[in-house]
Amino acid sequence: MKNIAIFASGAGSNAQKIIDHFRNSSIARVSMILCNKPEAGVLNIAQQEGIPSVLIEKELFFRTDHYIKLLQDAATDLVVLAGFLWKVPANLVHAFPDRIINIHPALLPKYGGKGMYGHFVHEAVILAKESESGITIHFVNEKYDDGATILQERCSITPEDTPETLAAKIHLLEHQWYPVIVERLLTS
Ligand SMILES: Nc1nc2c(c(=O)[nH]1)N[C@@H](CN(C=O)c1ccc(C(=O)N[C@@H](CCC(=O)O)C(=O)O)cc1)CN2
Ligand SMILES: NCC(=O)N[C@@H]1O[C@H](COP(=O)([O-])[O-])[C@@H](O)[C@H]1O
Repeated sequence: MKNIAIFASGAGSNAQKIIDHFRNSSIARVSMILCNKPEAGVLNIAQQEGIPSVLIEKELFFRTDHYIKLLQDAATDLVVLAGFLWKVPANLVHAFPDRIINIHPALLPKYGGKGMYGHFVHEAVILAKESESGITIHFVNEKYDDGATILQERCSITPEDTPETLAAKIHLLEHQWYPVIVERLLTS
């Protein structure tokens, strides 16, 4: 049984889909949810699902190995970032080489980097009058949105689309593909 640790900062819809995907699975389980925002909806999901949750303390996260030890003590096999809004520090990246992944709500390398998260991404894509957008699932390195791409999936954009309607299209792609990629990585 493989152990998945999810890092999230928001509503947690991707976390919920991954939890659902591995429910009653013999392959893997979501063993821990770590969050940096006390009001985040993902913490309610953790409670409802009976999954241990950790509220991340900023100084410990950026200045110590505290969370590396926590993840290692929990025999974590894969770290999944799902709307996590802090940069994962180098020590954590190096402690889990090729075992930290992220989902970005655009077709990297465009619309990535500092400041490009959530609604800001969809607003920029719509403002640029792009004809398509999509998702990028990638390995995490020390920089934002710079790691090797694992999967990209695309969706069309119509002139009637708004950041909100685009976000809905993107969420559908995320919910369809992130659990599949997590399982593929844990079974390859
Ligand atoms: N080392 C890495 N850490 C993280 C990555 C990564 O690729 N490498 N991906 C991000 C997720 N992400 C895009 O996919 C992303 C999230 C947040 C930001 C950002 O600009 N954050 C703000 C802070 C926002 C807040 O605290 O509310 C900032 O850094 O000023 C950019 C990209 C997760 N971590
Ligand atoms: N750059 C990172 C970023 O923007 N991540 C995005 O945050 C959302 C989290 O939704 P969720 O909390 O409902 O899973 C997702 O759309 C994810 O792609």
